[in-house]
Amino acid sequence: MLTVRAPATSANLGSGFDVFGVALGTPADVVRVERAPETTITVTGAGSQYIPEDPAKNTVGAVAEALDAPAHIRIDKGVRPSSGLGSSAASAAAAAVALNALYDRGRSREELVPIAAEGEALVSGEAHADNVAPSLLGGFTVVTDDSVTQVDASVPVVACLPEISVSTRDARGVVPQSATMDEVVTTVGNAATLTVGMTRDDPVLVGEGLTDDIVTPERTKLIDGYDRVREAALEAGATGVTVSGAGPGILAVCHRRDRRAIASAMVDAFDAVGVESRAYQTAVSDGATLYR
Ligand SMILES: Nc1ncnc2c1ncn2[C@@H]1O[C@H](COP(=O)(O)OP(=O)(O)O)[C@@H](O)[C@H]1O
Ligand SMILES: N[C@@H](CCOP(=O)(O)O)C(=O)O
Repeated sequence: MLTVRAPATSANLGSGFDVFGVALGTPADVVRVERAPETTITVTGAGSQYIPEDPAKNTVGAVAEALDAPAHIRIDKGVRPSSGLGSSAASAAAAAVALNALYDRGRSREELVPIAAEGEALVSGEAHADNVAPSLLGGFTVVTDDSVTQVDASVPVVACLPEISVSTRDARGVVPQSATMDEVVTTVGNAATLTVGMTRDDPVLVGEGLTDDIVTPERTKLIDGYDRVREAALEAGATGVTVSGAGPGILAVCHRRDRRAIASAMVDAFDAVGVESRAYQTAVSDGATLYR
C-alpha cells in the first residue's frame, strides 16, 4: 500500500485567472492505494457525504483511468468539497502521485499535471490545471495551455472557509466573456507584480498583485459577507485579499506576525453576517508527499 498527502491549493490569486496557483501548508487530503483488478473508491473525512464513490464520478477515478492503474483507493478528505481550496484537485494530485508509483509508470511530477487535470474536467467541465499543478509541484505555479512553471515560495497566508458552498462549475458560469483593454492592461500589471513578489517572498508585492477587476467582482457576489470579511482582514494587516479559487474560500496574504489577528478578524466578520467559518493560518508550501 502507498500513501500520499496532497495539499489544498488556492487558484487564480485574483489577477491570474486559470493561470496562477499556490500550494497551502494546510489542509490536505491523504490518499492510500493498493493494486486491484478494478478501481474502487472509499471516501471519509471533511464533506465526504457529498463526494461520490463511483469511479466514473470521482476525480481519482479519472486519474486511475488515465494512468491505466486500477486500484482500491481510500481518500481521507482534509479539504472540504466546493471550498475554493482545490478539494477535488487535492485528491486527484494525490492519486496521480500514488498510482504513478504503485504501477511504476515513471511519469515526472510535471507529466502528472495533465493527468490529474482529467479529474478536474470531470467535476468542473474543464481540465483547468491551476489547482493540480501546485498540489503536485508545491510553491507558486503558472499554468498555460502548453507549459507549467513553478517557483518555490513561502509567503504567509490565511485561508478562511465559510460554511457555504459554491461549486466551481456554477462559479465558472459567472465569468465575463470579454474585458476592456484598460482592464487587461491593469490585470497584466497586477499579475506581473504578484509574480515578482512570489520570487522574492514579498507579501506586500503579492498582496498588491491580487487585485483583479474582471472575474473577481462577479464571484464575490456569490459569497455572503465578502466585502465585510475583506475589510476586516485588511484592517487587521492583510496586504491583499481575494477570492480563493472559485470561492467561497477567501485568501488573505500577510506578514507572519499578523496571521493570527487576520484569521480571527475574518471569522468574526463572517460571524457578524450569520455565517460560520474556519480560518487556516498557513503559508505557501510544498506539494504532494509520497510515503512508501
Ligand atoms: N475526490 C474528490 N474530492 C472532492 N470533490 C470531489 C471528488 N471527486 C468528485 N468530487 C466532486 O467535485 C465537486 C467539488 O469540486 P469543486 O467544486 O471543484 O470544489 P473545490 O472548489 O473545493 O475544488 C463536488 O461536486 C464533489 O462531489
Ligand atoms: N481557475 C478555476 C479554479 C477553481 O478552483 P477551486 O478551488 O474553486 O476548484 C476557477 O476559478 O474556476
